[in-house]
Order: sequence, then C-alpha cells, then structure tokens
Amino acid sequence: MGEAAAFLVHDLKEGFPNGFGLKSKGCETATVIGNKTYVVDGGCDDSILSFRVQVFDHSTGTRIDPVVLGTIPEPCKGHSAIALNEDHILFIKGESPLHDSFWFLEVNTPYVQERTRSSGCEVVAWSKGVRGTVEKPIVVSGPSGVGKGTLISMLMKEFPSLFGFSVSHTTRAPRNMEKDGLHYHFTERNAMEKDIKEGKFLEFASVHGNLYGTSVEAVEVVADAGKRCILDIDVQGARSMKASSLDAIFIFICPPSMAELEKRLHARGTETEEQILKRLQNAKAEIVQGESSGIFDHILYNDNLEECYKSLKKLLGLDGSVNTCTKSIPEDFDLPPIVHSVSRIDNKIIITYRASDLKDESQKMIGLDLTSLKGGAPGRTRGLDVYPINSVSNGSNMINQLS
Ligand SMILES: Nc1nc2c(ncn2[C@@H]2O[C@H](COP(=O)(O)OP(=O)(O)O)[C@@H](O)[C@H]2O)c(=O)[nH]1
Ligand SMILES: Nc1ncnc2c1ncn2[C@@H]1O[C@H](COP(=O)(O)OP(=O)(O)O)[C@@H](O)[C@H]1O
Repeated sequence: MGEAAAFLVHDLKEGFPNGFGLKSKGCETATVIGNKTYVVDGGCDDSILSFRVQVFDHSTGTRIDPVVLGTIPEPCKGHSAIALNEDHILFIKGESPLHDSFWFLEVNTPYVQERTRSSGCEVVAWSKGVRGTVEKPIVVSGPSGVGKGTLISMLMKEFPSLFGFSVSHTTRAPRNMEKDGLHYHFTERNAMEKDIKEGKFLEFASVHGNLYGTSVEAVEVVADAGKRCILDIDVQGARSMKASSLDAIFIFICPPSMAELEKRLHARGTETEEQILKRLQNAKAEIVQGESSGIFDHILYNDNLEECYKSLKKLLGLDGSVNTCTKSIPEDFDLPPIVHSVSRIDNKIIITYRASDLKDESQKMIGLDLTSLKGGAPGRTRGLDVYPINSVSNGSNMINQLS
C-alpha cells in the first residue's frame, strides 16, 4: 500500500481558505504556476525523510506524483515557498544552516522539459542554492595514452588548492595502482544504468567496451570545495557536455603521431595487447572528431611533455603569479526561524522575521539577491547573494538598502 496522499483531489475542488484551494497540513506550501499547483511537504511529521512534491493539474483536475530529480532537501519543521517565474519556485527552510537554507524547485526549465520529453512523465527537479560562484570547469579529452592523466596530475600537484578532479564512474576493472573513489568510482553496470535513468549523470558514454560517466555530484563536490573542476572524458562525453548547460572550457590533447601513441600505451603497460589494439583503433576516429567537430576551444599537441604543460597553464591563465587564496564568505548573521515571511522586489527577496531573543523584539530582515544565478538542477544553483538588512525603519528605507 502506498503512502496516504497529503491532500485529496476533492479538497482541491471544494476549496479551502488558504488562497490556493488546498487543505493545509500546516507544514505544506502550495505554489501556483500556470494551471498547476505544486504542493510541497517539508515534514512536520518525523516519518518524512525528505521534501515531498505533489502536483495538482487544474486543467485536468488530477493529482500527479511527479518524477523528482536532483538532490532532494532533507525535511525541516517549517519552510516557505515563492514562485520566481514560470520555471522556478524558491524554498526557504526555517532554522537551517546557511548552506541548507535555500532550495530551488525547477518545474519548467529546459532541463525539466527535456527530461519530461524523454520520460513521458511529469518531472520536477531540485537544486540547492549556493552562495558564490566557481570558475568554469575544464574538460580534457583525447585518445587513450596521449597524456591527459599525466597533464592533469601535474596541474593538480602544482596547484592543489585551485583544482579538483571530477571522479568518474566506470564499469571497467581497476588497474593495479588505481583506488576506488580517487581515480574512478568502480561500479557494476546495472547500478550505473539505474543511476543514469534516475538522472544522476551529466553525461555517459561507452568507451573501449566499458561504460564511463560523470555524475552530477562528481562535479558539484569539487565546486563546493571552492575548486575548479577538471574532467577527463572521451570525445562523446565532451560532445554531450557541450550540449548541456555546463559552461566549460573544452581542451583536446593530440598525440604527435599514431606510432608515438602506440609506444606510450606499451610503455604504460596497463593494458593487454588486445586492449591496446582497440584503443589505437578508436584513437583514429577520436583524433578526427577532436580536430574537426568544433567541440573543442583549444587543441594542444603533446609531443614534449614540459612544453605541452606550459601551453596548458598558459591557456588557463596560470603562467604568471597566481592568487591561490579562495574567497571566504562570512556567515555572521542569524538565519530565519521557522516562522518568517517572504516578499519580493524584482530580483531581490526579503525574508522578514522576529528576533528570537526575548529581550529583543525587533523585526529582522535578510536580503537575497538572485541577479547572478548560475547552474541549476540537477546540480546546484550558484551565485546566490545573501546578506543581512540592518535596522530598517520603514518600507522606503528598506528599498534603498536593497538597491
Ligand atoms: N564520457 C566519459 N568518458 C570518460 C569518463 N571518464 C573517463 N573517460 C574516458 O574514457 C577513456 C578511457 O579511460 P581509461 O579507462 O581511464 O583509460 P586511459 O584513457 O587509457 O587512461 C578515456 O578517453 C577517458 O577520457 C567519463 O566520466 N565520461
Ligand atoms: N609528452 C610525452 N612524452 C612521452 N611520454 C608521455 C608524454 N605524455 C605522457 N606520456 C606517458 O604516456 C603514458 C600515457 O599517459 P597517460 O597520462 O596515462 O595518458 P591518458 O590519460 O591520456 O590515457 C604514460 O606512461 C605517460 O607517462
């Protein structure tokens, strides 16, 4: 037997005095966008493990349990919701740490539309709102044995605080020195195919007879650590990434010749003769695509390793002095309690609440600037600007402080 519905269809038809025509449980929000109402239960009941979304379609009078993609927020005792446009609803969790306070539900973005088309189901997708932005990821591609791994290792060794590696999933067996979770997430094909179906991968491809893919999480954890993400993926994966919403720099590494590529693969000694042959056969097509497909912003020839590394650093702007400090964002203000109200002026959201201190009955405000949002589901929505609004005396003053 399934879970009891949080509201009943006849409730919606008869109407309730909360303005949405919904019977409220007290911990739900109902947001109307177009002819749909998105009812989100954030969990005042301990049995709920994460936010739950239901959609009521007014045009058909039906309640839909949508396919929910992205990272789903964990429950909290109270939240508010506000429609930002026809695509997004912003959720504010009460009494949550800053890194967990702001969430976006995408209901009609290009990503959601594409997933709706491919699945034939109603789809919604969560993404967590994150302060600050990160530099564009770097996608490195090229035939097996050309030196991608070597160049990436050199970069990470010289600039450990700047770069982080996107750890891919693969169904191939680990090589001798490879560690699970560090070089790859070594996985079973069935498990990986299931995760792909559930939208957990940004891209995937079958390469040399094995499945490889970049999970949403692999890229986001690097960005969460304030580092620039480096991806080592094949040409098919690079093509998928280019077509996705990931705004990256695409670099193709080319060997000086096929003979040299073969020599390097033999010298590395990690593949059987048969596997080397397969990689060399695939290399020809990869080089043609790499050089001519228009996917890549830069092509580097890895003849002399030191020279190639120098060129790589140059195109990443790392040939001069580098500021290796990551910018820290202060977290020195109180976050909204469970009871708060939310209003909006253009791209700015104002969260208002009463101070929790009994001696201090003043009204507090937090501003949220949405002007520079980037990314989104199935990863994070970055670029949130969150700031306290101090000692406000009237509405016009407030607007001055926000603008
Ligand atoms: N599409 C895609 N390709 C990947 C991913 N991870 C690795 N690859 C590519 O898979 C190919 C084989 O990688 P690997 O088995 O490590 O062998 P190597 O290239 O010979 O070191 C290389 O072209 C990698 O760039 C991924 O997440 N997605
Ligand atoms: N410019 C180069 N000249 C000679 N050998 C190289 C050069 N670049 C890399 N190698 C060697 O070639 C082999 C394959 O390099 P690797 O980084 O594993 O390639 P990939 O990750 O592209 O499969 C390694 O043994 C590496 O030390």
